[in-house]
Amino acid sequence: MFIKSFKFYKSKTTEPDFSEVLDFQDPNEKFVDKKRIEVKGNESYFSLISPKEWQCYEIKDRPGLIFIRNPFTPSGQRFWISRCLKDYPKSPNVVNLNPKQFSKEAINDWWNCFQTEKNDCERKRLKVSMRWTTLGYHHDWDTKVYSENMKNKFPQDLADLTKFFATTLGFENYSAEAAIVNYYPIGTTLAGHTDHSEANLDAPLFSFSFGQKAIFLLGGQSKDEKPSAMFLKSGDVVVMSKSSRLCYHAVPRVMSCELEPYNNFNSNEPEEKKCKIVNDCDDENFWTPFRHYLKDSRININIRQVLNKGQLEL
Ligand SMILES: O=C(O)CCC(=O)C(=O)O
Ligand SMILES: [Fe+2]
Repeated sequence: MFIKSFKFYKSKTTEPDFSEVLDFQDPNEKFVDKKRIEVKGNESYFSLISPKEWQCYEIKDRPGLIFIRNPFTPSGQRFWISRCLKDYPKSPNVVNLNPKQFSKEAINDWWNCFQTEKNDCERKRLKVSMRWTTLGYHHDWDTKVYSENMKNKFPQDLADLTKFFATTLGFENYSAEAAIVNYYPIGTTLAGHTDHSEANLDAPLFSFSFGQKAIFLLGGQSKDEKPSAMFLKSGDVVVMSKSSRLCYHAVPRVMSCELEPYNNFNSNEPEEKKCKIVNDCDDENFWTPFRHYLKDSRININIRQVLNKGQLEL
């Protein structure tokens, strides 16, 4: 059932029927519950709107899956997008680019190489070849085992952002220790899988999406179950907690989205919500290369806690 849905939404020969895809821009009450979240404290966090204004949903029959409809400010989105493209793919973080096919410079600082490349064909190759960067404990795609020998410092800003979501949603003692930043040019997919390599399988998994939209499938703990399909748009946050933590999921389709909040910059955004670093992202000269990249691409940051409470290393 999972594979059947995956193929249905992936189809390139005929445009699939999207009528069963949940759209949280216009949530259907038959399938979606509006979740009231208890806001802990009055605080907001840089790059986000106040948690009091978050639109938070649960899906009927999918316990533990929490969906927050874009809680980022437009310049907040710009900030995280620029981190994912310009900074996170830098060495010592690990990227998928193969040393037999790409220079050391590209592997160490992909964005800089992509931006300075003069040859259009090579630029295009650099753009579409970048598929993932890993942060913190590096995901080993072959063995699926994390180790202390394959680990770098997790970016503090991203750890703090994730901790803010965790605390606000009532997940205490959360610690972001591993992340995969996925880059999806339109036309690419991510096959059905579960994320079970972490020593800690109780801590929720956090997912932040930016750029063009995706169809995300969330199934059960076996591939026999028919998955729910939903659109993930720029800024949307998905939390896979409790019984959805180990469920099959996939991205069968990335497609153009009518919403591009990171480009529709609102200069009336209250100054107090910004910090200096986010303000820099408002500069159109700074933003233009990111705007170009995102025209036909999606980015997803997928964050995990690896260690159990009190565990200091693997
Ligand atoms: O791109 C997404 O929304 C999901 C990514 C994912 O499942 C993963 O990185 O494990
Ligand atoms: Fe996953």
